[in-house]
Amino acid sequence: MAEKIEQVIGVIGAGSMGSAIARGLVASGAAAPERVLVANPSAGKLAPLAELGIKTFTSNEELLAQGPDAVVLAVKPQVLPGVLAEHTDGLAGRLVISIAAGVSVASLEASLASSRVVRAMPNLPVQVLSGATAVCPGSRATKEDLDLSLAIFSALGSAVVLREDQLDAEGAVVGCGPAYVALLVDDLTRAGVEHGLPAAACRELVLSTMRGVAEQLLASGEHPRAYMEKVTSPGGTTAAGLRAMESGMFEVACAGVDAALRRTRELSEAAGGKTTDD
Ligand SMILES: NC(=O)C1=CN([C@@H]2O[C@H](COP(=O)(O)OP(=O)(O)OC[C@H]3O[C@@H](n4cnc5c(N)ncnc54)[C@H](OP(=O)(O)O)[C@@H]3O)[C@@H](O)[C@H]2O)C=CC1
Ligand SMILES: O=C(O)[C@@H]1CCC=N1
Repeated sequence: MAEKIEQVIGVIGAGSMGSAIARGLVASGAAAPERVLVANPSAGKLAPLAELGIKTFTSNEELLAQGPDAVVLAVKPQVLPGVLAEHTDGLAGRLVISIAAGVSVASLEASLASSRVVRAMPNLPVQVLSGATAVCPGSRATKEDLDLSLAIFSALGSAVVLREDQLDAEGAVVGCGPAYVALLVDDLTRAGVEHGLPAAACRELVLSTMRGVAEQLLASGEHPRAYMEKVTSPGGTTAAGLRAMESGMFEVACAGVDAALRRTRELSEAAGGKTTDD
């Protein structure tokens, strides 16, 4: 059972992540729907949230006028500087949780001199309460701010505290991770189809396999290599499959994460470029 959150949580931006966070907070039972406020310029994205009892606004000012205790900024990094500049006063005195890729605590704190900042990097499965989030408190954040941030993201899956210099890498692995995993699902399915399996059935079985592996590894804490050994009979089929796959897999994973990290740094520069060292 998720820890009960009594504070009022505002979410600015009702795209993939803002909607997922708002839905997840309500679905987990952590927050009563009337304590979750969401603002987005286009009303179409708000209607399904309003149906859940969440309070919705097409103007950020109106949301901020409700006096939320914490505000999650869930807009694109390219849009964020404009939102910070426009709502510096409305965000003053509040806990501001930014999930924008690559936007540093220093940059957020420089724009929001009177807010307490926490930076977080979640992933999309927060919507189904199986998300994974790293949080990092800013220099003005209190213990209560970190506790509230952890309560929010723990209600939505796993949440850990990381140092800020680890957050971009966590984003490149975990924030982007659902897309990498979906790619693997699709590639394995296509490989099955090449050998005559029906696509829909193959995809369902691949997905079920992934869920099963994740559940077993999470429950046991076992190292993935030890788990692999249990599947691999000496001289059997898995050994042959792994031998063919393994040579390229780590290089592909590193290339993907490196590219995501390079792009994170580009977005960081475009959003003001301040790092913790500036
Ligand atoms: N997608 C993901 O898996 C992850 C994303 N992130 C981060 O989350 C943030 C949001 O990403 P994502 O949800 O994918 O993006 P989306 O484009 O799906 O959502 C952004 C939302 O912000 C709204 N918006 C635009 N301008 C404003 C404004 N001035 N005020 C309020 N809302 C506004 C958009 O509205 P409209 O389209 O109606 O104009 C849109 O609904 C990004 O910073 C990203 O780096 C972090 C981890 C994972
Ligand atoms: O693609 C992006 O930029 C965002 C950040 C992490 C996942 N999605």
